[in-house]
Amino acid sequence: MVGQFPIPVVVNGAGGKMGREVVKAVAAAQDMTLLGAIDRNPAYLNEDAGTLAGMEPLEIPITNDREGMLAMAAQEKQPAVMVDFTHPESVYDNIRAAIAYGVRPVVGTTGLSEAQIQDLAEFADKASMGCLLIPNFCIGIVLLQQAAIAASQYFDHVEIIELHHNQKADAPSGTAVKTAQMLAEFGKTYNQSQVKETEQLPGARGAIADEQIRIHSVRLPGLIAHQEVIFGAAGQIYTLRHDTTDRGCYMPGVLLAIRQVLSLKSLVYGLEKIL
Ligand SMILES: NC(=O)C1=CN([C@@H]2O[C@H](COP(=O)(O)OP(=O)(O)OC[C@H]3O[C@@H](n4cnc5c(N)ncnc54)[C@H](OP(=O)(O)O)[C@@H]3O)[C@@H](O)[C@H]2O)C=CC1
Ligand SMILES: O=C(O)C1=N[C@H](C(=O)O)C[C@H](O)C1
Repeated sequence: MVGQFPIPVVVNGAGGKMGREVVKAVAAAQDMTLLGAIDRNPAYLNEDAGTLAGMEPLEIPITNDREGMLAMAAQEKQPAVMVDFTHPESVYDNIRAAIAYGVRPVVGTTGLSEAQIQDLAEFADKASMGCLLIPNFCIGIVLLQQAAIAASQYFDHVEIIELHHNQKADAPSGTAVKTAQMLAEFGKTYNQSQVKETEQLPGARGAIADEQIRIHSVRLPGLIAHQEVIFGAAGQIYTLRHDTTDRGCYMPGVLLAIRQVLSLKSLVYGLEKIL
């Protein structure tokens, strides 16, 4: 706990799949207090955030008034945090609004472009405010990425397959994009073409991310979130795979980020940077 007061937390997207998990996790954390819950979906307006999350009522009605909620959070004695699990189309505005009110953003929403991330980094810098962008809060993904970086020293060919539920708005996943960026950081160009390839169906070979790394996105009901990084070399295949079986796996990372963002003065991108 910072000082004697719990950290005030606002959850944006509180009615969604991730938002409900965050409501439960924050309500159970000794060093945090759930200050408010925002969601734009009219089905959740004025619903109690606790009841919606499957717990006892918390007397926190869901509002769609982001500005009003941020203004209230800005009045708290302790610096407040806004956790955002909303939508790729709205997350950029949400982050700018939170920073403008002095509320620290902890962002799980994916789909921000590189230009948007750069712009947000400059905005956070000017305000000397911490802001955490975490495409994946799960420790297993950090371990997979570390193993992939180790393997990349020895393999010159790699492709990524990410598989998600079919309610997901963005493709490729933020996790796959970040994984490709991490593999590209060492300046190596992968996947030198062996033959002249033709796509008989456009998109058959996937999307090309940093340093020619291909990402393939699968969307099916029944999936939650899964990722494979497949390395190939003469006579061998090395496959790394991570499977999410319950969204609760993200919560230790979310709570850690809420605590860490208070001591930051700039934007940080990736869970691995705060572990
Ligand atoms: N970083 C990580 O570890 C993880 C990240 N994610 C990401 O988090 C995001 C949310 O995922 P998920 O919970 O599955 O999505 P859901 O669609 O289940 O929930 C999102 C909720 O936010 C609401 N919403 C959308 N836009 C706004 C807005 N501008 N203001 C307030 N509320 C809004 C939605 O309303 P409506 O229904 O009307 O759209 C919905 O109720 C996605 O980008 C996903 O990729 C998901 C899992 C883990
Ligand atoms: O939409 C999801 O579900 C997920 N989104 C994040 C992403 O785009 O990487 C994290 C995780 O894969 C679940």
